[in-house]
Amino acid sequence: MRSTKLYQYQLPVETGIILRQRRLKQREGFIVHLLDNGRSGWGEIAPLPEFSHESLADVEKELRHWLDIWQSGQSEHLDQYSPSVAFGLSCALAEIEQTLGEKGNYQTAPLCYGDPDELYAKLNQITGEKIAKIKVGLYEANRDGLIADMFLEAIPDLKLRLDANRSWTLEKAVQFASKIATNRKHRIQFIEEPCRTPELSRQFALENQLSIAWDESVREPNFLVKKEPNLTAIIIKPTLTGSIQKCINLIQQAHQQGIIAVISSSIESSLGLTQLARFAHQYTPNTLPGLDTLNLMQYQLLRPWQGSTLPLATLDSEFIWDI
Ligand SMILES: O=C(O)CCC(=O)C1=CC=C[C@@H](O)[C@@H]1C(=O)O
Ligand SMILES: [Mg+2]
Repeated sequence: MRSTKLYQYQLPVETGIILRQRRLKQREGFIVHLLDNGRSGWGEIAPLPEFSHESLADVEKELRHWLDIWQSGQSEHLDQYSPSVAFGLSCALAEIEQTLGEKGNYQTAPLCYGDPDELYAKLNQITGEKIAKIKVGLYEANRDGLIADMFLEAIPDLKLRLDANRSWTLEKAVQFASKIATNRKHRIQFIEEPCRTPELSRQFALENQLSIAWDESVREPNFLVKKEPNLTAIIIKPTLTGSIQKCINLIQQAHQQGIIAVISSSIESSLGLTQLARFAHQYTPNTLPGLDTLNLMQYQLLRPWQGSTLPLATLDSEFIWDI
């Protein structure tokens, strides 16, 4: 016997500089609960405005369609659906099938907003590899370079991930690079999409001996994971990519070529984020995931993130209702 429940949620969020164009005030999405012969699975489906192509209305339609089919005992290939739908449903199914391990990787690369003291405090809580992520490309490229180099100089075992979201011209990117001491460049694990086009990013990386990672590129049609000089990682945001299986394929293609795969947040609630931490633990066990986004919210949803003190909103809270 199969049964399903569909909920909608809305949580206050302060996305700050994480989303460049739009400061989201509310994070909205759906929660599905699947029951199959006493086994239960939950999934979060939350398209990210400005990043996802599907709207909440599209998602609701797709979900209702899939839930009907599943309840009648049939199944359909998930990647025919929008990425957020495919990811959330595949999580719920993986919980039912018990293929998503319980253990999660809750040590994630802390996001730094430019305040060194805050980063020092966060890094002090880390026991393993010290890796932090800084957004760049929002202010002067020179300033970004000085700040990154200052962190690297001050914390000798620190590695940095930087994210420019394709915002630099080649000239700006070179200005940034000129501020990084040559003997510290290798401690920049990667810069995500430094320049306006992948072609310029490649040229920049090569000419300035810096490593890069693809993030936006991974979600472009016809993207292929391919080893190239100076490319150290691909960033996988499952809510923007698709089913767990689709993400596993990308991870395997990356690992086969010696490329790091970083599982990263699309600002899901703690429900989706804890599933991402479990997914990361299982499939990218040697890599710190990019999941430091829970604190953009004032509440957790249904499931607690290990170590978080944020209050937990449950099914009877004002933030979640059934539809
Ligand atoms: O990757 C991480 O460490 C955290 C997530 C993160 O940085 C992002 C999440 C969602 C939207 C983005 O602007 C941003 C990114 O560009 O990677
Ligand atoms: Mg990015």
